[in-house]
Amino acid sequence: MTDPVLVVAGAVLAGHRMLVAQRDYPEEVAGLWELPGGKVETGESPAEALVRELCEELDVVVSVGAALHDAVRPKPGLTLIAMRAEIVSGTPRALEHRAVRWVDSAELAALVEAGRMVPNDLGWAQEMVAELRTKRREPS
Ligand SMILES: Nc1nc2c([nH]c(=O)n2[C@H]2C[C@H](O)[C@@H](COP(=O)(O)OP(=O)(O)OP(=O)(O)O)O2)c(=O)[nH]1
Repeated sequence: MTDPVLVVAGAVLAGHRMLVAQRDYPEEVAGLWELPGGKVETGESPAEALVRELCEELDVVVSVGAALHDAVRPKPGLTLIAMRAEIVSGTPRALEHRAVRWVDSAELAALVEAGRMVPNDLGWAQEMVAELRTKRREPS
């Protein structure tokens, strides 16, 4: 039996916007948008893995905050979690993705509506649409 895989994705936040990244592979999700991240390696905490992955994928250093509400289990042996994060240094660039972009609540909702988010991330996207909408109303 193969070992269970844990993937951690980052809800990278700046003010009332969140970063989304456009997958380049595999074919069934290429062109769709996700929360950047990757597999937690042996001996790493999810937060440590997220810091490493976002450095490798986006060339940024992040601080990691609270997890989003739901874990996603697309198939036996694969669990996806997402954690909020903020950039401490660097400007995100797409080193392993096709593109990256910042979205506010309306833009994220539009990606969901158009079927342009990866299916596994739909719950997180809904949670973040609501959260970004709240932030929009806060004074910056
Ligand atoms: N990073 C990331 N992976 C996701 C998301 N949603 C989702 O279903 N996945 C899946 C796709 C993959 O099966 C797995 C993680 O793939 P990955 O390609 O990002 O991870 P990685 O960099 O560690 O792995 P690798 O491709 O270098 O082997 O989780 C998401 O929002 N972010």
